[in-house]
Order: sequence, then structure tokens, then C-alpha cells
Amino acid sequence: YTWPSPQLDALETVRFNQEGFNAGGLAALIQPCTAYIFGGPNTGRSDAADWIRTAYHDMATYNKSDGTGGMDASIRFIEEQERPENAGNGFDNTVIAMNSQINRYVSIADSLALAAIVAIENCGGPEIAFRGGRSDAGEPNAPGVPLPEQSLETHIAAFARQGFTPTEMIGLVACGHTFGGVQHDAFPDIVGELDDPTSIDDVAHFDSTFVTFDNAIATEYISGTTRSPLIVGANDTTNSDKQIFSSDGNTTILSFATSAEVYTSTCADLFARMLDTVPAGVELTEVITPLPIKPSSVEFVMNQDTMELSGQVRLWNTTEDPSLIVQLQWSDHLGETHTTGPLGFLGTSSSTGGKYSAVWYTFNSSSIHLDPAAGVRSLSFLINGVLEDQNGLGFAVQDAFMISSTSCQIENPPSGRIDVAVRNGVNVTRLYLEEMTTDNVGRPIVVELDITPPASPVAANPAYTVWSMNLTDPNALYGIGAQIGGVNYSTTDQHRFVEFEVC
Ligand code: HEM
Repeated sequence: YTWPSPQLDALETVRFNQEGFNAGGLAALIQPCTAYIFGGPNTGRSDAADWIRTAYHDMATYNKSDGTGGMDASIRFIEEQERPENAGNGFDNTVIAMNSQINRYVSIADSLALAAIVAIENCGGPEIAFRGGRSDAGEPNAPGVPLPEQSLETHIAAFARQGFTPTEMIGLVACGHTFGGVQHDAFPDIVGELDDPTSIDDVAHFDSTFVTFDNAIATEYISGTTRSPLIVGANDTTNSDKQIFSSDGNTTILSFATSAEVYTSTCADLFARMLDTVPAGVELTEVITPLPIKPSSVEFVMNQDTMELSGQVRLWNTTEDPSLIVQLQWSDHLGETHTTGPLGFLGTSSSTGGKYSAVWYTFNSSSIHLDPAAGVRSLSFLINGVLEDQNGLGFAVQDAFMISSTSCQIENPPSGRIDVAVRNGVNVTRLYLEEMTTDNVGRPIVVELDITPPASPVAANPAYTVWSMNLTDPNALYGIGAQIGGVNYSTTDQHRFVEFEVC
């Protein structure tokens, strides 16, 4: 995709900035893969397993014939979690852990899909194609998750309703059950008390490598060494994995046991399809791939007569190299191009279990001197002298409106003013503050507060005019939005009035 795209930029960040500098923090929660939110590593439970099961159970309500259900984060509703088909506490664990990842561009359902992907990829699994754009349900879906005691025919019908053939059913179950196991508390009729001090919840695992993605679930089944409670459980009625794996005469599961590659590539496809199963009407984005050069946190501030620009740039698939010279170029509204000196190195990040690494550089007002009248139209970068400008497009930035450092606070009682500098000559049809909040069912929303144009123009400098808004909530965080030529733009930077000087 082409930068900037606020939604794709945000989703790409969660997907690919997993560890190290600017990391979103998702991967750290399952580092190591034995990590468990309530009790630390090596408890017999794992967050990775919970995250994958949560995604399946959120999706499993899908009804292909009417387009209802699917990945829409309806699993977060207590009413769904209390159903027998959702026994266990892994769903709540997952939803809580994902809270920090959600924002106006990353829905709760997207965060659940990302959780499953990060768990699979970081714990030995293949890369999974990720699309974003799921929307969050406002209420629970109809029930629809298979239960172990149901018949094979019922399981086949349930997977058909979810959009999967009988062969794909075998695949999806074998792919999911490479992680985790069955807890005594949730399924006392399947797993008894284990009397094992290393297993806090008495979990009987599906295979011997229960925190790692691999085909042991299939090899152990074929070799007869499996101890899975859903294959060799004492009560044959609840041996659903046995019924499912043997439903085609063991053909599919044998192909997984024989070839780790077949298993891995089948799972990569099936997991992606599972996560992309969304209610009718929801349009997912393209598959998100990492941008080779990605500006980040790009922010303008109008500081009296000076326009300040700061930000970061990430170079993908690169390791730290002191000899690398990264420079920023910007073109202005007068058609001139300017070049900075070498940018400062910030750090490295990695993703996909360390498979990819990236390096980060910073630019800020100490090295960039902007003339407000000339402004900035777009950015590009020189990497060891080689121009990176998105194939000639440049990295477009919006300098028509920005926070002004004349914003200020009144201490007692707390109130304040947000000032926005608006470029003269630009037809800004609406200017507003954007307050990030959630609706009554926890969905991220943006509340827009219109700023009235000044009755008589207040000049920030010859090129910009100040629009102001008085506010009273010292904790509220505001971005700035503007409508220009029928298009809405938002700043990525957000501000509280208390960060400014006293009025
Ligand atoms: C007929 C279909 C299925 C049945 C009957 C079934 C049944 C179960 C049961 C009874 C548990 C134990 C849960 C607990 O004790 O907390 C479980 C765990 C799990 N299931 Fe399934 N499952 C099915 C399909 C799937 C699929 C398609 C996936 C994913 C693609 C999946 C992923 C998982 C995972 C990762 C766990 C481990 C959770 C943990 O250890 O915390 N399951 N399943």
C-alpha cells in the first residue's frame, strides 16, 4: 500500500513491530511461548493456546447461509462466554490481554485475529496472511461452536455452516490442537484431577509439544503414542478428535504426519481463512505486508514563527549498521527540495519470532528548519544516497493544520485551550478535535468536537491563522481532524491541554 493510510499504518504496526524499539507489546506477552497471564511460564496453560482457541470460538458462530456471526469479537460478551460451548477462562484472558492493542484503526476483532497470528508465528508456526478491517459486534451472536460430545455428523454440519469442507475440518482441528489441551475445571468429565504440581489447571495436552506449532498432533496419532484427551480419553463419546481425524480413513491426518511441509502450508491457509471469516457486509483490507520504508509518528507543531517537524522512519529487513547513512528530504509548496544531514539511529525492532528485523532513525526540529510559508508537501529518504520516495509519489504529509504551541492550560480549576494553526489559502471546510473513547459495548470510537472559525483572524505568523477551542477535561486526549476538499484528515499526534504552559 501507499503511505500514508492511517488504518493500514496502524494495523501494520501491530502486525510487524513486535519486539524491540516501538514494539506494540503483543509478542512480549507470549515470550516464552510457555507464558501464561495468570501464573507465569510452565503452568501447563499458555496464552498462545488461549489466543488461538479464542479466535476459533469467535469465528465458529459464522453462518454461511445468512452471513451472520464470524470474527467480530462477539466472544467478548459475557453471555457468549457463559455458554457451555465456551467453557474455560481463556476467552476473557485473551480479550483482556488485547486491550492495549485496540484503537480507532484496530478493532477488537482485528486484535483477536492478530493475537492468533502472533501466537502461531512466534511459537514455531508459518507466516499467516493478515487482513484488517473487521468490525466489532454490538451484541452476542447465535451459538455455534462444536462440543466434544456431539456426533461426527453434527461436527461436519457445523464446519459446513462455518464454510469448511469435511477435509478442511480435519485440517483446522489438527492445526488448532497442536497447541494447548483440555482443562479439568472446564471439562471434568473428560479430564480428571491430574495430581501434577506443574499443571495449575490440570490440563491434559493434545500433543507432547503443546506450546509449539508442529505436526506432533498428527505423528503421535498415527504412531499410536498420543495421549490426547480428545483421542484416547476414557469416554469414547467425547473423543471428538479421534472421530474427526479418522472420518476419511485417516488420509488427511496421515498426510500431515508424513509431511511437516504439507501440515504447515495447509494450516497457514486454513488459519488465514478462519480469521477472514467475517459477517456479511464487512470488507477486509488487502493482505498487509510490511512497508520497506515507513515513516512513523510524523508530527508538525507550529511554534510561533517556526514550523517544527519531527518523526521516525523504519527501514524493514535491515540490521543495525553504523555505516548506514539515512537522510530525510522534503519538498515544499514552492517546488524546492531540502535535505537533512544523517539522521540519528534510534534502535532496532523485530517480528515473526525474530525472523525479520528493522532499524529506526529519528528526525526532529533540531536538524530541520522549516519556513512556514514554504511548508512541507512530502517527504522522501536517502539511504546511503539512494532515493526512497515510494516510486516517485513521495510520502505525502499534511501541513494544512497542526497543533500550535500557544495552546495553554489554566491550573485552578483545571481548564485550557487547544490552538490549531491553519494554513492560509487552504479551504478547510471543517476543523475539529477528535477525542478517542469507547461506546457502551467497548468499541473504540472517535467523538468529534467542531472548532468554530475565529470571528476575526488571529495570525500565528504570516502563513497560518490560529483557531482555538476551550476545554475543561485535563485527562482527555485529542487528535486534530480537518475536512479539506471533501476529504477528512487526522493528525496521528494527540494532546492534552495540561502538557502546555500556563495561559
Ligand atoms: C469439533 C471441533 C472442536 C472441538 C470439539 C474442540 C474441543 C476443544 C476442547 C474441549 C478444548 C479444551 C478447552 C479447555 O479446557 O479450556 C479445546 C482446546 C483448544 N482448542 Fe479446540 N475444539 C475443536 C476445534 C478447534 C479448532 C478448529 C481450533 C483452532 C483452529 C481449536 C483450537 C483449540 C486450542 C488452541 C485449544 C487449547 C486451549 C488451551 O489450552 O487453553 N479447536 N478444544
